[in-house]
Amino acid sequence: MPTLFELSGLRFAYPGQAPVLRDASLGLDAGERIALTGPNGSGKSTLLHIMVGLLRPQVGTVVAFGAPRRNEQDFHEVRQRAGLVFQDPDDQLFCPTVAEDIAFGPLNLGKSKTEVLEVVDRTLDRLQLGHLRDRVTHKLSGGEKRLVGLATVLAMEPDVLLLDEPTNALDEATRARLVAILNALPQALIVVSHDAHFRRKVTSHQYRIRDGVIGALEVHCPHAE
Ligand SMILES: Nc1ncnc2c1ncn2[C@@H]1O[C@H](COP(=O)(O)OP(=O)(O)OP(=O)(O)O)[C@@H](O)[C@H]1O
Repeated sequence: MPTLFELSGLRFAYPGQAPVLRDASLGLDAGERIALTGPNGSGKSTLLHIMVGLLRPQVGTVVAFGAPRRNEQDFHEVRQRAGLVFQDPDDQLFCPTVAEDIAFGPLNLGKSKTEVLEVVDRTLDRLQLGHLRDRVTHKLSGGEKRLVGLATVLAMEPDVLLLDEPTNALDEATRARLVAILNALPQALIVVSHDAHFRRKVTSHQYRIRDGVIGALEVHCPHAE
């Protein structure tokens, strides 16, 4: 099974601060679905940002899709194949309407206008969001924005999905819908989530970051964190 990501010995500190990641390693194989949890501020979002090159580790290596990734050009390619759904949807959505936000990525990939319109409608249908198509993005509710954020990433048809707290602001029914949507997708994924129930529903391996190091999460009971 090909390895999609191999993160080895990552050390990362924000300027003037103690390291968030000290010696973090994690692998993701094709088709694999893994969850990452850990205390607030333990570096989960930081790790996802390093994977797509929004942050660079001071020590350690990121190998993605078979090649070491170091500079902006390397990560530009990674971002076309690994889609990050941000923890805060306002970091993801910047166009006037939902349809334009979803169209932005595929247009950037060079697809024709006709192809893009098809992708927009197909993606909205898949997420049962057709009713939001022409809505003004910044006026959506928190939960609606989160699903539209996922739609903008799915429209790029990435090989890997990186989801940062995807259940935040979702009601119970929408969370269940998200579980069904994710379980019907073919992509490998890494989900950062504090929601143990959700993690169990959508992933098969669970890891935890603590003190800058990633280890297997031992789940002793259904409500274990
Ligand atoms: N741009 C930044 N500059 C300085 N410090 C930052 C920056 N971004 C994050 N941090 C700090 O780095 C630490 C790790 O943040 P990160 O967002 O990766 O944690 P997290 O595990 O995702 O947390 P949460 O569970 O609360 O979402 C935190 O202490 C945070 O305050």
